Amino acid sequence: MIQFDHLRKTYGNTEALKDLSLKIPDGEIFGFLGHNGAGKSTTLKSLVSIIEPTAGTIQVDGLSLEEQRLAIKRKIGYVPDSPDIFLELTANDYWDLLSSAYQIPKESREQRQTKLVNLFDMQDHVDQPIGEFSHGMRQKTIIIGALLPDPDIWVLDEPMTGLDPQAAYDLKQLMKAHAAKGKTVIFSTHVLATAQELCDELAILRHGELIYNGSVKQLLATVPGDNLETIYLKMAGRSGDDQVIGSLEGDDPHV
Ligand SMILES: Nc1ncnc2c1ncn2[C@@H]1O[C@H](COP(=O)(O)OP(=O)(O)OP(=O)(O)O)[C@@H](O)[C@H]1O
Repeated sequence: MIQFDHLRKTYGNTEALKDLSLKIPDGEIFGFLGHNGAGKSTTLKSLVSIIEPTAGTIQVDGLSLEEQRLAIKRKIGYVPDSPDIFLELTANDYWDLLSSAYQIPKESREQRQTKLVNLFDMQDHVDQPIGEFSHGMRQKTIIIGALLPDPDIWVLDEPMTGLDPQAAYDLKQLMKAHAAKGKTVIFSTHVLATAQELCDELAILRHGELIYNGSVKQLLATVPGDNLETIYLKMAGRSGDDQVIGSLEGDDPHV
C-alpha cells in the first residue's frame, strides 16, 4: 500500500499541492484526474523521488520514502509525462542504463526485453537514437524501459499519450494483468473514457486539492445514467463554457 500524508509542494509562490492525504491499495488500478496544473505530475514525481515535497510524508509498504529511498525506488517503474529524454541514446542504450540502475543483469533481462519490444512493435528501432523517433515511438521506448525491471509498482504519467490504438490497447491489458496479480498500477490521464474503463479507484485533484477519492463505481452511482466525463466536469469543470463556445461560432475575427 502507498500512503500520502499531508503532502504539500510549493514552487515559489505556486501551491501545487495543498494538503494531500490518500491511500492507494495493492491489486488496483488507481487513476489521478484533474485539469492542467491540478497537481497530478507533482504527486507522481514526489512518489518517484524526482521532487522533494515541501511538507508531508509518503510511505510505501510501510517504509518511509525519506528513510528507504533507494529500496523504494527499485520497487517502482516510472513513465514521466514527457518522453523527450536521453535523445542521443539508442533505445537499447537507454534500456541498458535503466537495467544497470535497477541492477538487472543483461542475460536475465533479454527474454523480457524481446517480448516487450515485439509487443510494442519496436524490433526495427532498437539500435536507433531516441531523438530520431516519433512521439509515440519515444513513449513506447520509455514504457518498455519502465516495465523491463518487472517492478511491483507502476507509476505512469499520461502513458497513453501518442500511442497508436494497438499499443494503447496492449498497455491497458498489461496494466489490468499487473493489478490482477495483486500489484499496483497508478496512472494519470485526461481521457475520462480510459479512466472509466480501467480504474478501480480515483483521486480527482483541483488546484492542488483532493476533491474526490473513492471507487469509480461509487462515483458513477451518484448520478445514475451519467458517464465519468459528465460527472467529472460537474465536479472539476466550469459552467458557462457552452455559451462561450456558441458565441465563438458567431465571431468574425477578420472584421
Ligand atoms: N518546476 C516547476 N516550477 C514551477 N512551477 C511548477 C513546476 N512544476 C509544476 N509547477 C506548477 O505546479 C502546478 C501543478 O503542476 P503539475 O505539473 O503537477 O500539474 P498536472 O496536474 O500534472 O498538469 P497537466 O495535466 O498539465 O500535466 C502548476 O501550477 C504548475 O505550473
